[in-house]
Amino acid sequence: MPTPIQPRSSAETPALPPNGTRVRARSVGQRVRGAGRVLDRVSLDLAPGRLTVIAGSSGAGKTVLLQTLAGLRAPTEGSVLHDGDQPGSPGPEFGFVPQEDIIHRELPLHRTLVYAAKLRMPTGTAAESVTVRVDRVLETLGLAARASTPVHALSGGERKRACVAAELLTRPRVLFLDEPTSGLDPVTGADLLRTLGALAEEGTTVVLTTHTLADLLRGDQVVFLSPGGEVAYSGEPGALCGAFGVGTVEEVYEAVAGGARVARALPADDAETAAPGAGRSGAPASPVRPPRSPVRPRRVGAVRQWSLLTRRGTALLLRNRLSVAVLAGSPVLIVAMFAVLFRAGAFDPAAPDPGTTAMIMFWIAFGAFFFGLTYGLLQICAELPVVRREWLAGLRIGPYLASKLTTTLPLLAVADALLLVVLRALDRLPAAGWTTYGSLFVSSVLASAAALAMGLLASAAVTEPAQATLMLPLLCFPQVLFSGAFVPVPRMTGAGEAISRAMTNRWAFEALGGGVGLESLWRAGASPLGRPLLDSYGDSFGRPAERGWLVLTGFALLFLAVAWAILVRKCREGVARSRAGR
Ligand SMILES: Nc1ncnc2c1ncn2[C@@H]1O[C@H](COP(=O)(O)OP(=O)(O)OP(=O)(O)O)[C@@H](O)[C@H]1O
Repeated sequence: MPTPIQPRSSAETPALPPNGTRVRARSVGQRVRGAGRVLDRVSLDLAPGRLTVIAGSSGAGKTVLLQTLAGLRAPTEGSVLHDGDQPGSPGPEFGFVPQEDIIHRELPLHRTLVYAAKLRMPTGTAAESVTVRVDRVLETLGLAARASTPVHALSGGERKRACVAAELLTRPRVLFLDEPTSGLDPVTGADLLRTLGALAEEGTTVVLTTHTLADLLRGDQVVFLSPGGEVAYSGEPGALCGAFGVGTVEEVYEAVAGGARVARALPADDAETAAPGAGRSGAPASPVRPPRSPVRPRRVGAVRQWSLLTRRGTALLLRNRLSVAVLAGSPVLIVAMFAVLFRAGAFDPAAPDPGTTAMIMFWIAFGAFFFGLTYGLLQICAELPVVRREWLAGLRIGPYLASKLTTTLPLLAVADALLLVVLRALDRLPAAGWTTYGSLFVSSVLASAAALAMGLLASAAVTEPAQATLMLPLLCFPQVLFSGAFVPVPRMTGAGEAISRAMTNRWAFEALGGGVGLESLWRAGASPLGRPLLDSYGDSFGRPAERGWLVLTGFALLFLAVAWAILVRKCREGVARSRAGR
């Protein structure tokens, strides 16, 4: 027999809420493509200083309602107002905790929140104030003792509270949370609800969705949705069971599933009378509408965002042992394979081995490509929920993508340089001057940069890391087949030649071969194989390396531009698109 849970006593509810945002929904309908009508004539008042719990069976529309109330989805019918206005772009006064984690897992909690605070708090906030704010928020959420613990080592409940902490850094006036207690044990869940209740008591408007029965009775107001997205009940938690004439919350779910409704519709045109504090739970109206600051705090500028993100990206990368192992291990492995595969002295003009020289150039190009692609592929998809949330808080996608380049490209350059130096030391590359090696280095780095940009684009396009991993062979195969190394470009079919133009590896291979002087080595060298190879490869290596550099730079910029467009679209999904009512 389920134990009836005691509702939060009304004595715990503050009489006059000070600062929260007043949220008002009137006759809200919501249609979702593929699901039809999800919300039906929802009218609600969410008053400052109150904790509202949205419940209902699975698929009833709780998340859609939360997003609609938050202003992240425009209603297809009716209206949602925040303090009497249409919800604008979410600023520091707005907090939203989705079901996914919205903070990185690698760094210690305190450091993670310091980066989050620096990205969200207004420009000019002193470092000391940031630390004080983070300390205070950790204290509020009972996480002070876990400040130096890496986020991945926190328990599920602590991590959920850490996500709430990130939202509290800017002292939001309204906080929306999607199933914050899911997966938490009853005690941890109750703790979190108590913390959120305390936040509400300080004046914040707090709204959450839940599947946890006990949560329903721990708020100030319960909104119970029917399976069709109507409000089946909206009012005081203590009156919930009585209103349906049942003894337990479980029975309320059964009654609602059976069609019971006890909601009283709010009038659609009561803008002045119903909104301020006149929630279903009978809280007194706030006599003074909380003032809205006419001057919005200045958001963090693009350059500072880029610099912060670069620092955070580097710290995250260095903390991830697997990434560091792959970063350091790949060049070593590739050099070892070169040393085993190719004999020394292939570039010796007195006795060159033309076929091997072409293959060495190809595998350098492919190595640079592979480093770049693999580093890029997992960069974005693994942190998309964090990016989306930070975008809502003011993050710009341009600086974000630029930070990916500045975090990763120097490492790729070091890997490329090491590859060239070691191959030269092992006599797999010719004894040439700085100009030749400068050219080889630039070609390798640009090949890595273009591949990195391609990896970032693929990472932005997929929805999860597993898909990104599947993309790897798809992206690599054509780069090998159409590079012009195994089937020289003049020997390709027309279609093959056209495809090869879209392969960054072709241009890197040609720039490397041109830079190292393959054509003259084959023409003047003492190998009878040189001439036939020249006939096969045509003028592949006859053009200046700079031409290949330009093409590679163009590809890198193109891939970044497409990645930017995809990311902006993904971030706007559910915001701009639904605001336009499409
Ligand atoms: N992007 C979407 N595309 C298609 N259908 C959607 C989308 N978002 C929501 N829906 C549909 O809208 C309905 C309500 O979804 P919502 O996530 O709000 O339910 P919920 O009450 O939060 O469910 P749960 O408790 O299981 O999380 C469901 O039928 C869902 O399949």
